[in-house]
Amino acid sequence: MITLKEIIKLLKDDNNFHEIIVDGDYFWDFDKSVKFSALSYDSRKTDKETLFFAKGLNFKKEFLTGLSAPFYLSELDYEVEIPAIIVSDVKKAMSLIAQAFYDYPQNKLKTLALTGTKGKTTSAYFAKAILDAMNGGKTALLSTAQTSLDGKTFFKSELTTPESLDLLRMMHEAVENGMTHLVMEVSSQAYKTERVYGLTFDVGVFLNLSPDHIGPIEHPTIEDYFYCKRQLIHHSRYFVANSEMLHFNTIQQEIGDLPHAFYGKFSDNQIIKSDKLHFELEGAITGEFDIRLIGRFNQENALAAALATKALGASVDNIRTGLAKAIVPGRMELLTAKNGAHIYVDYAHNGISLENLVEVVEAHHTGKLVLILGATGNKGESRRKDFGNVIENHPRLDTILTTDDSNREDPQKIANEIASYITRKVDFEMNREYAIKTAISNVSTADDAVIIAGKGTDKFQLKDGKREPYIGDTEAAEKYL
Ligand SMILES: CC(=O)N[C@H]1[C@@H](OP(=O)(O)OP(=O)(O)OC[C@H]2O[C@@H](n3ccc(=O)[nH]c3=O)[C@H](O)[C@@H]2O)O[C@H](CO)[C@@H](O)[C@@H]1O[C@H](C)C(=O)N[C@@H](C)C(=O)N[C@H](CCC(=O)O)C(=O)O
Ligand SMILES: Nc1ncnc2c1ncn2[C@@H]1O[C@H](COP(=O)(O)OP(=O)(O)OP(=O)(O)O)[C@@H](O)[C@H]1O
Repeated sequence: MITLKEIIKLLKDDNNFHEIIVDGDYFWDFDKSVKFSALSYDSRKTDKETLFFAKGLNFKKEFLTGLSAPFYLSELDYEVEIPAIIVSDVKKAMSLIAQAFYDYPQNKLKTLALTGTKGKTTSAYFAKAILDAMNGGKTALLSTAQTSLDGKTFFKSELTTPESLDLLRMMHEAVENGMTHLVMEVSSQAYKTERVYGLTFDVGVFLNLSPDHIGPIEHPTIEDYFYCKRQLIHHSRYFVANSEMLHFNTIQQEIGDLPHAFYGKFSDNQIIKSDKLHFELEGAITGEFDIRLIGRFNQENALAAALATKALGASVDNIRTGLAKAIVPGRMELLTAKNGAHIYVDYAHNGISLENLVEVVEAHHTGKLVLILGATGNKGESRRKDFGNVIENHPRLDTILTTDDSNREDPQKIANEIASYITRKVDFEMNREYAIKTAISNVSTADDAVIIAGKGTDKFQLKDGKREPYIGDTEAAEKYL
């Protein structure tokens, strides 16, 4: 429940209030005792007690026709009969109003937020496992892959970082469920679109940076992408950053006096020994640790999660127990075919993650390597060239180009674009399940491997703006083992 009076105060304090318009009259103060028992940004989900937020590029005036909500809040006066609260920035307003509506759940949770181009989800699962070992399973999780508001049941997430109304509702639900900690991913888009406006996290983590998410609906330039991500520094009480990342100097300057821990080559916290599933740390955390995911980059993710959770009170024992248990859906999932060949299902869907994935698998398999890969449509267009270059630079790969969320584009055209950067022969099979079947039938010994990259645990293919059911990479692979 929130009153209109409280809302006006919140907006005025944030310099975000224009006026209230009722029947064409403008009000700077409006003292009628209006209360809202629900918040919504979807006109189809409103009732007589809902405050409706009119926002977004695709918002249309007709969504207000017949709306039962008593007020709408917007940057634009749509000149309709429904009273309006006009603001400078609707997304900032959404976040602040939601915080008050849900009684500031962020103050009732210890929060850990992760950003970076790659490894957010993996590190988030690692951090949850460590915190669970410390607090007895009371860690909520908001990740790209899945969300858990009770620490033990999971559902598929819509976005990496939810819209503020959803985020605050979920944080509130986590508190109601007795959670003491929240681990969440904060995307660059979250800062760009003010989904986390006004929130300060107990610990923030910056894992790495590489060019990605640049395109018409994401960021115009890498400068914008990096700037948005760096906002996490200014909204964290403690910061963990990778000293080996691109533009680390900027991060270091921006952190200034904020309490922090750095990890990697140019810092005190390092991986000093690294085997397949075992590594040794030196620095603020010392000792030997096991994880279930191969690849040095996953050990770096583990180190970041360890430093971040240590700042929240986790002991070395909690860290060791948590890391040894953590599994991450669709990240480096390993299946073994009847003939012994290994099938890796991994969410790698940009250049840097594909490069890492291929390097790791190459290091462990001397035989035949088959890669199955596609690239998304209407999003991350630059990945096509990056993928082509990775494949070109790894001549051992036999590649089958396929569909991956082609959306409104033709998957074959996307595949052709990837192939245009490769000088040797590649195969094409736009039916992803069939591509997986073909790849598995092409490997025959334990020295061989199939890499299925891009979709991880996704059970859908994005087609013409809609999610169409898809069997899932792991399930498809299991069918043909
Ligand atoms: C730029 C951005 O923040 N986009 C998100 C945002 O869209 P928007 O605010 O522009 O809204 P819109 O899609 O134009 O729709 C207009 C509004 O009309 C409403 N509506 C619609 C129909 C109707 O009858 N009545 C009505 O009221 C809708 O509920 C919506 O509020 O709000 C929508 C939900 O309301 C999201 O689905 C959408 O995510 C877009 C599609 C998306 O996929 N974004 C990606 C790029 C993203 O954010 N990715 C990052 C991950 C990046 C990373 O991995 O680093 C993420 O955090 O997920
Ligand atoms: N630290 C890392 N550096 C480079 N690549 C990584 C790293 N961690 C994971 N990866 C690769 O990136 C893929 C995606 O990992 P993960 O889902 O943890 O990252 P993410 O940041 O959440 O990605 P996205 O933003 O695309 O959802 C993994 O499947 C793996 O191949």
